[in-house]
Amino acid sequence: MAARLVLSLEGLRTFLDTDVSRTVVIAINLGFLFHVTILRNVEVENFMYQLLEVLSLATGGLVFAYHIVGFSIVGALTRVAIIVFSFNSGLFLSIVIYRLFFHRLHKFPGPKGAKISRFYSAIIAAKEVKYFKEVDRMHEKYGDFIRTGPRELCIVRKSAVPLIYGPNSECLKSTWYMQVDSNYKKCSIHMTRDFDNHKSRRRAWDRGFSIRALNTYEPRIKAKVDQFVTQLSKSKGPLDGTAWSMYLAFDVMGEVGFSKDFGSVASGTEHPAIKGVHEHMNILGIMSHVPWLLNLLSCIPFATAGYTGFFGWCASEIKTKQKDYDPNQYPQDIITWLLKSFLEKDASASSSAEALHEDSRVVIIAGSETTATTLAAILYYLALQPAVLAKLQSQVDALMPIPSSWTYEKMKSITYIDDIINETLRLKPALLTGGYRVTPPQGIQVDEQFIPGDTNVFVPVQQIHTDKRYWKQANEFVPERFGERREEMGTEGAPFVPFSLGAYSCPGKNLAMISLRIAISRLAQQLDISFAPGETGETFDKEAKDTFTTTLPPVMLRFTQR
Ligand code: HEM
Repeated sequence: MAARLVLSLEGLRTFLDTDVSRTVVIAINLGFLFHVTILRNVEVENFMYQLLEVLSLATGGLVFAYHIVGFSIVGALTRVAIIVFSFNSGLFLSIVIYRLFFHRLHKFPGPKGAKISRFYSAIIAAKEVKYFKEVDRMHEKYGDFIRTGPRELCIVRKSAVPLIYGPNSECLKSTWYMQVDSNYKKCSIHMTRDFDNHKSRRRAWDRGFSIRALNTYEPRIKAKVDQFVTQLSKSKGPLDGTAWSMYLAFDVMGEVGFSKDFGSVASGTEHPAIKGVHEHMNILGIMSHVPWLLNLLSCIPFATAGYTGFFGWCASEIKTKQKDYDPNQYPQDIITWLLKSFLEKDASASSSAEALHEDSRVVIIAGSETTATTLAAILYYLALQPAVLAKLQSQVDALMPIPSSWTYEKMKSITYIDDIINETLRLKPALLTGGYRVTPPQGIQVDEQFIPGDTNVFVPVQQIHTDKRYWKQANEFVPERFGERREEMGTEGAPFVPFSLGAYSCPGKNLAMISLRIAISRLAQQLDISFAPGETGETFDKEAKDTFTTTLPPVMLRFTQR
């Protein structure tokens, strides 16, 4: 009856030309209904663009309908604005009531704002871009199970680590990974949420990090490190350890990832393509808390202008590599391994050309930022604790008394090098909070606490690495806890996940370890490292930013020839 009435112009006029207060009540109820029946039951990230299209069409349609039944344009716009406002008020009210009182996580403690909206995390992350510190504060106030988002829990328990990240975990990647594209066929390996797609693509990556492949990278890394050490030893004054670690890590990834020389170490400057990416790390650190919004923003051309240079560089490199690809030659870099799968249409190939391009960017970003911050932190600790540097130097000297006696095999037998790397990764992990997962439908049991299914969960890496319940002298730099003092300090059972675990763990771990081992052994062999006059290291220690991968402030160091 109502439909027939609406279908005639007269009927439409009667339907629309009702009293404003009645229209408001109907719109509020529709908002409620929309949330309860549709929005509450779907992952909005999957339908965002369709939802926006429907809402824009409905709004435009309403303006048109009001106009044809006799409202002026201004009158129609005003009426529709009232309807949109009322609809959204109903919608938001329903969301707030549901999330606070009826949601499956409503009993978990946490800030009220976080229970209502993901924008809360973005706002507190924006304060200083130190979300990991905010998590610290929440942990102190609310305990080990904190509701950090409407459907997100932060869990500061050692027993949660294998359950969420372990090889047998049933947890998958959460909605956090939908910030680039909801279609997994267009995503990088890092952002794909499809378990099977991820599993098959990982094979192509793992081939690029096989022992044989790593052996082809090692001499090129050594050559880059030697250039790095020469540059540091030639410097007349203090150098910024953070910037120089970045130059080395980028050059190494250029070489190993693309067989390209970025020339950062030679010039002592950042490659222009990567500069834009660095300038936008803070925005990423904040906006990644609202993945659907980041996804939307990435569609606005000027919003991604900072990345244009970097995207362009990767795209042109892929094009060149594709042209020069020789199926009979053993691949010399990671991109050629990925390209090989792609061109040979192997099951492990990136799912589309877009995905291949995304993967090429991941090589640089995931491979260099992380290694660079770890190397910078190692330099900081060696300057801060001269006894550690002296011990390292004496072990290196005993085995390789002159620089030309250095070999990777000999160096590898100095386990103290790995102890230093591990202890640095414990205190200053390259990912401070990250690793967002979603629980399986049946939920998981973490100690006394049941975590319902379809809950986004994470264990904050920095917190769990410095938790006094699991680590002795938790905040002190003691590399020996990974070596001769392992038993005494209880390292074996303590949660240590700098490279994550299981299916989604870091495929580049061995490459990173090789680069770091070569860098610190060659540095220790040839140079002394100390803080520059006036540098205490305090800013470096306290002002790290949580931009998914860590962003470290400068640390001024003096490198002198031994
Ligand atoms: C010290 C150095 C490094 C650290 C601490 C590190 C740490 C991590 C962590 C914690 C993850 C998991 C991220 C998540 O759960 O979202 C990850 C993933 C990843 N890392 Fe690394 N990484 C390092 C170096 C490298 C290098 C050298 C590469 C080489 C390209 C690399 C490539 C990747 C890729 C491709 C992923 C995504 C893996 C997947 O989703 O299957 N990383 N890394």
